[in-house]
Amino acid sequence: MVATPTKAVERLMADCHLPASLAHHRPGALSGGQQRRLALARALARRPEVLLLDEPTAGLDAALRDEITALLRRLATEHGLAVVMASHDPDVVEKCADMVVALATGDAPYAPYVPGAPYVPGAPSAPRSRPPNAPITLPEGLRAENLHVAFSHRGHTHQALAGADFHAPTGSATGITGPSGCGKTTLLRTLAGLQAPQSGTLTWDGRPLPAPVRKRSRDMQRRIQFVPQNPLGALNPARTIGATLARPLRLHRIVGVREMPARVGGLLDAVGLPGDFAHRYPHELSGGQRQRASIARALATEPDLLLCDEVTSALDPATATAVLDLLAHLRATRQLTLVLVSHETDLIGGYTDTVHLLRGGRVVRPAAPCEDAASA
Ligand SMILES: Nc1ncnc2c1ncn2[C@@H]1O[C@H](COP(=O)(O)OP(=O)(O)OP(=O)(O)O)[C@@H](O)[C@H]1O
Repeated sequence: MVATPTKAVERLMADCHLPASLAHHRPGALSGGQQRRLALARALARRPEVLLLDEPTAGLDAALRDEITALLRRLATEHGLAVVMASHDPDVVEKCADMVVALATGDAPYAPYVPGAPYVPGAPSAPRSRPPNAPITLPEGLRAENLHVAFSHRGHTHQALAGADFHAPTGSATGITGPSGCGKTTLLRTLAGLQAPQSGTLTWDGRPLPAPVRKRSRDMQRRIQFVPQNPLGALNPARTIGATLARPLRLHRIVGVREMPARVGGLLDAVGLPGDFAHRYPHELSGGQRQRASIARALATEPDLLLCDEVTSALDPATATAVLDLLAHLRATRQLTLVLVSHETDLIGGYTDTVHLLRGGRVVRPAAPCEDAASA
């Protein structure tokens, strides 16, 4: 019997562990993990014989990663599907692949990450030995209290944040972890002023901070910057990287027209990208390079606080560590306050003073080091 489109859609979604209720949502209303599963469902809809996947598990928590890995294995055997997958995650590769091809660049040999080993052995960026969740005494910084954010769709309401409290003292680095869909991005977007909460308060150094970004002063807009999970969210595909970096410099009157090229070059340099990348478009950059360009865009306004959403999720261990090293360097040299959302508790634990766990729309407690966000 030929399934009706609705049934077929439902079955595809179930196959990819997506609740049927999401069928009526727009992609922008899905969490990062849900969007990845949706992309997989879309690819499967045409009943392909060969599936080419680019980092299909990036940004997923450990439980979802295992589910997707098992699903790919099952589809491969049950449907005779050939799966070709690019991945930085050796664990996924080990569970999924019959054959592995390792690619290397001329100057950077392929170095597989061994689970359980230090993140990048020998690198200056190896997690620092700091007592986890050590008490810190820093100025007030950004504080959020009792945030409620609900999304309504066709009579169904989803409470993404249900009384979330959060504090990022000035100069601190704070991690936020939690299972996929628990509201991490929603919390960051609310702090950034991009998502209006139904209730709750935000303060900056003890003074009220308007929730919507458009009601914040130009100076506050400059001081708080958001680096999205998908760098393309910050990089307009129709603009060169140079034009993207010049825009906030112009809008916030950071430098005049004459100094613009030098400042754009300086921003690229600060994130370890060559100056001639100013002439490239986002699609001409690798994932890691795009992530750096996205950070450079956020740095253009000389912010005091960077809210980073899964900025390392699609990067290999060495590049992920390099990006976090860069953020740690910026924190030290520019007195930046950092908030890092990530599933990789082990990784961000080495770069933050405190890692919070988000569950049921609330920040429930500091996460223990090495705690698996998915098991929370
Ligand atoms: N604009 C929106 N409209 C409707 N629902 C939304 C919207 N934005 C987020 N949601 C829902 O709110 C929940 C939390 O989403 P959010 O993106 O904050 O999760 P997350 O913890 O960042 O997930 P991930 O780790 O997968 O990126 C999800 O169930 C998502 O479907």
